[in-house]
Amino acid sequence: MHRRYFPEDFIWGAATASYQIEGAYNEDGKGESIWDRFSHTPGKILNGDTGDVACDHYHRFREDVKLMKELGLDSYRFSISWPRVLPEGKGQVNEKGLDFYKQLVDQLLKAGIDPAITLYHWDLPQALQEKGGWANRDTAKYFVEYANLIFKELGDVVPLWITHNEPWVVSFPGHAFGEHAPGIKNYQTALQVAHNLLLSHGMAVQSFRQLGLPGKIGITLNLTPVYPFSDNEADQKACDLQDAFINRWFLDPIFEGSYPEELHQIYRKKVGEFIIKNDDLEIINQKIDFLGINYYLRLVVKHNPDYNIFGVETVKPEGREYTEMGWEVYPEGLYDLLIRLHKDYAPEALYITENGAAYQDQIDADGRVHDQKRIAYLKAHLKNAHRAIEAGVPVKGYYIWSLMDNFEWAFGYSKRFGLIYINYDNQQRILKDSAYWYRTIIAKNYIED
Ligand SMILES: OC[C@H]1NNC[C@@H](O)[C@@H]1O
Ligand SMILES: [Ca+2]
Repeated sequence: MHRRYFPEDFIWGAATASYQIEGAYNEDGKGESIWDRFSHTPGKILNGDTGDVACDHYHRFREDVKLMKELGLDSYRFSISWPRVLPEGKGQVNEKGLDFYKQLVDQLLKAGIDPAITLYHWDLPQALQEKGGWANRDTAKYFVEYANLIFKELGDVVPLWITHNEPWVVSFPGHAFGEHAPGIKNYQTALQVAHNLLLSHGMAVQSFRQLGLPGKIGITLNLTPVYPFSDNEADQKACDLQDAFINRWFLDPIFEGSYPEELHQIYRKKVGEFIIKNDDLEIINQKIDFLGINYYLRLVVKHNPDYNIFGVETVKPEGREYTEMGWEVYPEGLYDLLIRLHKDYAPEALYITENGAAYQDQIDADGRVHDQKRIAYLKAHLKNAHRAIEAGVPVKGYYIWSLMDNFEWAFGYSKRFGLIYINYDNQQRILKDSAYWYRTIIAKNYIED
């Protein structure tokens, strides 16, 4: 067996997000979020599930930190619920909400676990949505005020900061396809949202620098390598367009200060303009300390003129494995993605801020969850991350999605991604076999393939 040792200081982590695990959706002064509103709207979420209780992490966080310590995590990535600390999105601070996060960070530090904070993981205060939400440029300003509040409270003890989680998902499923909160179906709005999210990212990084904080700051993007169905010209072109749609539309402004021109032209023709002001792109093009990557799957595409505004159809290759999300298991895609990012954008550092899989988990007669498929998935992706590190890509850490089963957005609780199984009837936590496997990987700092 070949041992792949990771760098001595490699960070082994796990990730969650506020709306997906906290519950206590209206407790201790927390304001409503757009996901509270969306999940309370009939027909939006599978089985009518909501995040009202979720994993009850708001009350059980001490127990959960103990489990993180049992796994030996170096770091824990979580998000802050903006409306829990600023119920109206701006102005009056909810001290009890702020207190929850201060206690959580304190428990983590006591357990020797580095907090990694995502400032925005989709739960916008509903009060701001009433004023247009991310389609309103003012929300960028309110985001920086919110970020500054958190920077001032926790900036001296938290080493890793992520402004946004997956702005592509916030923009398109949220504002073009209507599948995510706030459930808007308007492509032009989605483009304005994407721009304002990027603008708020740049403004928050500038503010972080001005505060002179000791930590590192970056952004997390869902990045999906795209492959052509055939090597004919039309399919290759479709591939380039899909790559621009998902990946470059965010990577280019952040790293190069410009939008992909060809796609911008298509949008101008087929969708309409969105407002970019004078030095917006300069603000967005702030130097960041690392790029966060959420990797799950690859896409295979072919040209189909009447499929969508790009004429790009995604196809599902035969004979491949798929997770419960219908996502192709393609570990080599992580290697290809890391090599491409290093070549095309050369981020100073990269963290895999999410990687994981949903499978049909159940508790066996022995009271355990034998999630062998998840172990195989994680091991294959770690192997490919290691291949990229050997090729010189500065990958500094790996966060599994997710620490625990949780509210999987429009799929509710039907999709389980956790290392820890949650019994939603009694909130019992059960370490899956993958949790025990991960604990040994962290302890040994190598995988064997
Ligand atoms: O779909 C799995 C995960 N993907 N990235 C964002 C997270 O909130 C999701 O649960
Ligand atoms: Ca270590």
